Amino acid sequence: MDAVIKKIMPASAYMEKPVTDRPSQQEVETAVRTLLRWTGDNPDREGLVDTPKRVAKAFLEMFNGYDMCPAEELGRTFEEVAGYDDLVLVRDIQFHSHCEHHMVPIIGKAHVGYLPDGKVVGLSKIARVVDIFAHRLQTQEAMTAQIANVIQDVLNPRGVAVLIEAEHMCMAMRGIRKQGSTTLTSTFTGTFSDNADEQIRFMTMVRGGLVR
Ligand SMILES: Nc1nc2c(ncn2[C@@H]2O[C@H](COP(=O)(O)OP(=O)(O)OP(=O)(O)O)[C@@H](O)[C@H]2O)c(=O)[nH]1
Ligand SMILES: [Zn+2]
Repeated sequence: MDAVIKKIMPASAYMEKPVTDRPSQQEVETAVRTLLRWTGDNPDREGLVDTPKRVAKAFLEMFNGYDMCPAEELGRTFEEVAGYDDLVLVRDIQFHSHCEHHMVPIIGKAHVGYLPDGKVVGLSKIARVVDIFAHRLQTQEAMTAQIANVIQDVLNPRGVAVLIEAEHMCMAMRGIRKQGSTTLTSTFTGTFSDNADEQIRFMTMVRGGLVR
């Protein structure tokens, strides 16, 4: 599958599965133990002795986006959709990510729309792509652009629109300590970037609609 994907698509950093250089289990547990000491607590007390192991395991789950290839998720498409070529919008895709500056959570929702050009992709694959990028260290801007660009490059639709709204715990729990503020980012490609009416329609459908 990897070989097929590489052949049909231009190689670019956001589409490939990254090459990882993970430390050994022993190294990561030692590092977590050091962080525990940095909190001021005692890593040898009963409640904390297994914490380095738990944190190592939790990190593998929360950052499993480095082990997956978003382009591969979009590889299977369908053409039998009775000529449907209007907007497909998957909205309110909840995600958890981590900011690359402080490694604390970013919690939010992604809304992803595209205008098909002959083929569509399974709806769950859109949410999978969101999760893959979310499960890497991120900025909200980069994540928004990565989701839009990989869908545009792999599916080759007439256009892609991505809107992300998220709360950054690094702004809520520390530093400026502004709880409840959300950041909105958007990326438009193809018809969406050329046509303001299509952007408005996307935004209206994200905000309105029947299933609220
Ligand atoms: N543009 C952008 N900034 C982010 C994101 N996540 C966190 N940040 C910001 O990254 C910046 C890092 O700023 P620095 O001055 O290097 O770090 P800092 O001293 O911890 O900053 P403060 O949060 O202001 O205390 C902060 O302003 C964060 O709010 C993101 O997804 N996008
Ligand atoms: Zn941060």
